[in-house]
Amino acid sequence: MTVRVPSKINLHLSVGDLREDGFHDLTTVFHALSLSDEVTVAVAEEPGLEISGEGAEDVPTGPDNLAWRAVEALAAHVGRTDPKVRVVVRKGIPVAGGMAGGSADAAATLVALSSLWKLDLGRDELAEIAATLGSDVPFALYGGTALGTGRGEQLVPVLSRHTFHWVLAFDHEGLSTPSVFGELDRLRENGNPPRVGSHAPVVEALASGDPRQLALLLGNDLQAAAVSLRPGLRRTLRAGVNAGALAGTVSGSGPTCAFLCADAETALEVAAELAGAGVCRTTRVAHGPVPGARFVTGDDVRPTPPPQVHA
Ligand SMILES: C[C@@](CO)(OP(=O)(O)O)[C@H](O)COP(=O)(O)OP(=O)(O)OC[C@H]1O[C@@H](n2ccc(N)nc2=O)[C@H](O)[C@@H]1O
Ligand SMILES: Nc1ncnc2c1ncn2[C@@H]1O[C@H](COP(=O)(O)OP(=O)(O)O)[C@@H](O)[C@H]1O
Repeated sequence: MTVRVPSKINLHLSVGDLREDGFHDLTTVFHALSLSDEVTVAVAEEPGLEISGEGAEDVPTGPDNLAWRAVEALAAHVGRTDPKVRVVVRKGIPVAGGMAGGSADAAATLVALSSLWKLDLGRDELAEIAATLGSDVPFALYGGTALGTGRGEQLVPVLSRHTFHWVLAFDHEGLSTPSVFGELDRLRENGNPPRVGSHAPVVEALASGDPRQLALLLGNDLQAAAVSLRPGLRRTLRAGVNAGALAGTVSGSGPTCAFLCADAETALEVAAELAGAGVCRTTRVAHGPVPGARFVTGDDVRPTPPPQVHA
């Protein structure tokens, strides 16, 4: 039972004020990318979790792992105790990179395990369990392009007419999501960092399918905070545009930078040039939107791809 699950970037991320529950209200346009993880679940006498691939050494393999938390949440939902399953995660999504890799693994585990256990749960019921695991987990179930509100867990699909081509620049080290939100609160207490406007123009650009129009509108309130904690990102963002991308943005809480390109060929060129510019650890090309967590058949299951280009 193997499920492939996409990463995400935020084409638009507007962050409201800090709420009493420690979260911020968001308005965000999520966009699912082909850069993905794969999760396999199987019945096993020895329950546990194995991780390989991109950044695997930085991922906890115990009860804190989001995929394992998904096992426990689904088991609790249907009243099972002591789930005897083994979860194998092959990572392609950078860890703590602002691309929701842990959330993706949790979503994939919910889909795979509900099938393994022959539970008749629809995506909407899984999404309710998903939201208890993290703000980004429901989106990984649905994929595509979607407007997220609340903590990011309330989703409405957004029409997107075009396949967009992206270059992703991975940094040497991840950034913790709570610390980036905390840095934004600090910047706002001490000044007035720019805020992205309404999401409406982004939704219109997606419907038109013109990457040049979309490029002008990418915006992320967390970018100033991510750059404040990781000043080198400013150079990375500049280098991507100098290499020929239409525009660049920090993905979610960073530090991965996402560059929108005019077409697939340009994306390959930008990825190679950026990798050689010494401003990131490595680069990948990806396209979006792609569907959310979905089963892959035996022949289609692939090992985590090797890096395409190295800095
Ligand atoms: C910033 C975003 C943008 O899509 O993505 P990433 O950069 O992490 O991928 C998300 O909002 C992250 O979602 P996720 O990573 O699931 O966060 P959660 O586990 O729910 O929350 C982790 C912590 O982030 C902060 N948090 C998260 C979401 C939110 N709306 N407001 C917050 O302040 C809180 O400090 C919370 O304790
Ligand atoms: N299956 C998992 N994959 C990646 N990270 C995980 C996983 N489970 C727990 N984590 C923890 O979640 C943190 C956030 O990881 P991730 O979801 O990759 O990034 P982000 O929140 O920036 O999108 C990591 O630092 C890691 O310790």
